[in-house]
Amino acid sequence: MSLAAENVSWSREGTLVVDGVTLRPAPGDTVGLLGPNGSGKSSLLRLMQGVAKPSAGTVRLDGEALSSIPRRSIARAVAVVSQHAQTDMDILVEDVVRLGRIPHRGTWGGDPEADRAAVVRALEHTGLADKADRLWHTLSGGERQRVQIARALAQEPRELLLDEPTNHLDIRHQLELLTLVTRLPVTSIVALHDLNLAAMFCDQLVVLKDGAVVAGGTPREVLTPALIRDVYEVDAEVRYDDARGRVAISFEPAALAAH
Ligand SMILES: Nc1ncnc2c1ncn2[C@@H]1O[C@H](COP(=O)(O)OP(=O)(O)OP(=O)(O)O)[C@@H](O)[C@H]1O
Repeated sequence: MSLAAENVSWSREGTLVVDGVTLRPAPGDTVGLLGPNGSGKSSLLRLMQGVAKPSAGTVRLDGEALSSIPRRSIARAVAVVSQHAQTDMDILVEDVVRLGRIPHRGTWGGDPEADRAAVVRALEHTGLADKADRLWHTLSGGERQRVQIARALAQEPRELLLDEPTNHLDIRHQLELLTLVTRLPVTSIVALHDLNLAAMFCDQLVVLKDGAVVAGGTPREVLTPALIRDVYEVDAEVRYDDARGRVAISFEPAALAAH
């Protein structure tokens, strides 16, 4: 068992932004959450991390309703990398990553040695070891994004929720980040805009449109020209690359579908 959404809906300011979504990732899978701007990906991720309560339906962690689990217990299992982490504080990179250890501190403090080792591992995994003592706000957008990933890794979660984690990253770091995520012994749900990255790295895809699931399955099952046209309103060519064992999608600049 892991983190699962069962028929969840959420109305924000009178608008239904998540509409009866069920999402049950298999343990260890990387699930890509696709859909156009405003289709409800971030909203669904907020419900699944327990920072917002669904208007209907239930999010469960190991079978128990998230709403009845203490925040600290949720944070020991579920780490989040959101889109717009910002701070103006003078805080060192290493200290941002160390924030990931907070859920592991008990009433009598944590295990300083385990905390230190987890922070070092997370910095190394994300290629940030040489930036540990830089001030966070002096980093580039992409480096900051990697620090957020490092913070989530230091949390040593079982479930990882990532909202467009490749934003700001150059192509090498996009590939490195998603390779890292797929190799971690965790279940990941990752909102993505890049369909080729989704095809390359995700075991399963779930596609949202107007808050509702319109398709789900393997990238090969889901990423068809018809689906892409229906959901994104663009024409696409989809090839199956036998050598690589994955679909590859190309778009034409003037491929806006007529509607
Ligand atoms: N605080 C809010 N109050 C009311 N409506 C909101 C709020 N935040 C988002 N929404 C609306 O909820 C809908 C879903 O937004 P959400 O951010 O979940 O979509 P998304 O798929 O993550 O989009 P994007 O790809 O642009 O990040 C949108 O119509 C948006 O305008």
